[in-house]
Formats: sequence, C-alpha cells, structure tokens
Amino acid sequence: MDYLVGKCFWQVGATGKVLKDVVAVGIGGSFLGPLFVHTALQTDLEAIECARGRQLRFLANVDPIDVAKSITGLNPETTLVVVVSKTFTTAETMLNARTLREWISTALGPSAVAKHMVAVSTNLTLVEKFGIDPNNAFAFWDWVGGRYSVCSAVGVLPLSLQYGFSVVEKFLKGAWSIDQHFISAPYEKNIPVLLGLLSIWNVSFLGHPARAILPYSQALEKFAPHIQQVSMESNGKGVSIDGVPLPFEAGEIDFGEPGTNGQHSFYQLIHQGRVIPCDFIGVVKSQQPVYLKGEVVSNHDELMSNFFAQPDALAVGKTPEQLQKENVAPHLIPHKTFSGNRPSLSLLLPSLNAYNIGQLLAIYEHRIAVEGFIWGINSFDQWGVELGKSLATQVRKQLHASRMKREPIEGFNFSTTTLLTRYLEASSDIPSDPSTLLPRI
Ligand SMILES: O=P(O)(O)OC[C@H]1O[C@H](O)[C@H](O)[C@@H](O)[C@@H]1O
Repeated sequence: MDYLVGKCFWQVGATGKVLKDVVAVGIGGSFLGPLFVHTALQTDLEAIECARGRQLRFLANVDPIDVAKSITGLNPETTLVVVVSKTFTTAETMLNARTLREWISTALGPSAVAKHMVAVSTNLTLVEKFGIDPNNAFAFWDWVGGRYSVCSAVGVLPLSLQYGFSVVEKFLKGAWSIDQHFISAPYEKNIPVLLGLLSIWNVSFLGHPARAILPYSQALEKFAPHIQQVSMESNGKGVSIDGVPLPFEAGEIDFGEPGTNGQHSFYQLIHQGRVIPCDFIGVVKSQQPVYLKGEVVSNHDELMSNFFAQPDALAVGKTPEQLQKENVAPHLIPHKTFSGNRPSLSLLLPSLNAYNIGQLLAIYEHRIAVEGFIWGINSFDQWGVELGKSLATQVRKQLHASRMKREPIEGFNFSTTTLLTRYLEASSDIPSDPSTLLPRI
C-alpha cells in the first residue's frame, strides 16, 4: 500500500505483516459515494486485476451488527482502518472509530494504533486529539460538501488503497470530462442541464414528486442509494436561498434498484399506479459477458431486452381496444389496460469502467446542482438533519442517567416516554457499567 501519490505510506503493520485489508469508517457523504464506486469497480476486469489479494470494506451504521460484519474474518495485523469524516465530529463515525481502535489495541497493543489507523478529514485538530498522527491524515478543503466528496481524498484514498491510483485516476478523468462538458457545451446539448430541466418539468410542472433510478447493471446497485443522498439532501428544501417559503414543490423522492430486480418488485406501481418518472441506465458492453451455446441471446442481451422494453411500455401503454382485439375477457380489460404517457429517460453507456463510472457520477452531481439553481434553493446545506441529531443527544443522556443512576425519564412526549420505559425495562439485565465487549462473530 505504498503507492499513494504525494504521501509516504507504510506497507506493513505493527507486527510486520503486510496490510492488505482496509475498513473505511464513515457515514453519509463519507460513505455512500465511495461505496457506489467500489461496488461498480468490483466486477471490472482491470480493477479486479489491480485489487488482487486485497479487500475494502465499509463501516457506516452505528449498529454494533455493522461493526461485527465489517471485521468478520479480518485479522487486525493485516488491517488498516481509514476513518473518513469531514468534520471528525459525526457521532456514528466517531463511536465506530473508537470501537475499531479498541479492536486493534486489544489484539496488538495500544501502540499498534498508529500503524493501523489513518484519517481523511478537514479537521486535523480533532484527528490528532483522537490519536491519529496528522501526518497520517489526508486533508481536503472544507468547501467540499460531504455528498459531493467522492472525488476528494474521501473517495480517492480508500479506492486507491484497493485498486491503485492508476484506476482511480481514470475515474477522476471521467468525472472531469463531464465537468468540462458541463462548463462548455451549449444548453441544448448539455447533458446535466437537459436532465436537470427534465426533473424540474416533471416535479414542478407536472407534479410528479418521485424519480426511480433504474440501472440495468448489477455493478450499479449502489448508485441509487448514493444519488438518494446527493439529490434529497441537496434539494429537499422548503425555502429559497434567501429563506422565503417556496411557492412550488422542489426536490425529488429518489429510489431505485437494478433492473431486472425492480421489475419483479415495484414496477407494477410505476406502470399502472402512480406516475413515477424513471431514469433507465443501460450499458452496451457488460463487464462480465456470459454466452451459452444454444440460447437465443447472450445473458447481457437478455438483460438489455428489458432495458429497451420498459420505457416503451411506459410511454405507449396498452389500450382497451387492443385488449379487445386480443380477445381478453371483458372483466379483465380495465386491469390489463396501461395508460401510457408515463415519462422516462434512458442513458446508454458504452461500457462500465472507471472512466464511465466517473462520468455517470458527475452527470448526476451537476444535474442536481442545475435543479437547485433553477429552484433557487441552497443545494449545499442540510439543516434538516440537525433536529433529529440534537434529540438523539437528549435520549443518549437520558439512557445514561437511567441506566447508571436509575433516573426517571423526563422531558419527552408521552409516546417516546412510553417506548423508552419499555426499552429500559426489557433490557434491565444489561449491566449499568459494563466492561468492554467486542463482536463475537
Ligand atoms: O463526513 P462527516 O463530517 O462525518 O459527515 C457525514 C454526514 O453527516 C451528516 O449527516 C450530513 O448530513 C451529511 O451530509 C454528511 O455527509
């Protein structure tokens, strides 16, 4: 792991064994983007070759089950923990980082932590306070918003550790090519501008609140979860940038699954229930082609047959007259009618390699910014996540006081008080001041 550009990096851990496994600890923008890119590269032949012998895992949820899953089968001697947090104050990330610090120091002694933990952050003071040498921290600018930070050290460090910088550089070049296109292409040919305008039209003019992101590639299975944060945290606002309530709806409800899995799940609603504008994303050449002698088409062609069919079914639909001609029983005609005129757009990528993955990411980042500019909102703040955080702080204090000093539950509404009481009663066998316990998976 000594190939990181601009940094001296050690190859071995405290016991002299080669560091080959990485756990990236982070949440939200310090997790979803890198996870999307990692998942997309995992089946790319060039990336597979570069990653041979190594693994990259993520720990995001503060749920101890996620801790257990992230370290199962890993040896602390060969593991490097990368703590990724722009602020270095996020409660979930910091508890998870302290937990993995304990995991390393229980196994290898406290001095091993320096050889097994590095950080990516803008807050080097807190990095040092945590016990990570700031020389082992990868900084970035504080104007880089978390959900737009995949192309900073947030994504580049863990992804380079796994795939090498040569692959990650291609990803960056792909994203950069779209930056250039976005800056220079005339509006009528500018992909992020056109896609942003389609969203505005669908949401604010036609009144369709949701958008389905439907990649016909399993490698893009983490794309919708990433875009959910980029889009909904950026544009889920009710006031203009000047604080004036918006006289129209803004923001989109994003969800999605890879095709064809989604077809066997929620497409029913998209075809005959609510109108949900869809983004279909297809790839010309599969990362992992499979052909079976004697089959009508290749496995990828089978997948893509669905990619081409779905937008057509949404747009054209099926009329009662057509059904009558097909001799459909009259009582079934209303059930089998498809209204049609349901909006979708299709993106067809030539292949899915590091470069194209960077392009896809940048198209959506810029598209979401375009939407925010037109709606006149601030796409780069996220005050909506604060209230829940401060209430969680109050609950945390209450749980501590009730478990340690049997203090009564105070200051919560009736529903929360009842739930907290049940929770504490049902877990009263848990010791109030337990000694350290790590996952036993
Ligand atoms: O990188 P961090 O400072 O730990 O922040 C992680 C996440 O925290 C918050 O929940 C923000 O809403 C996200 O935008 C951010 O990505």
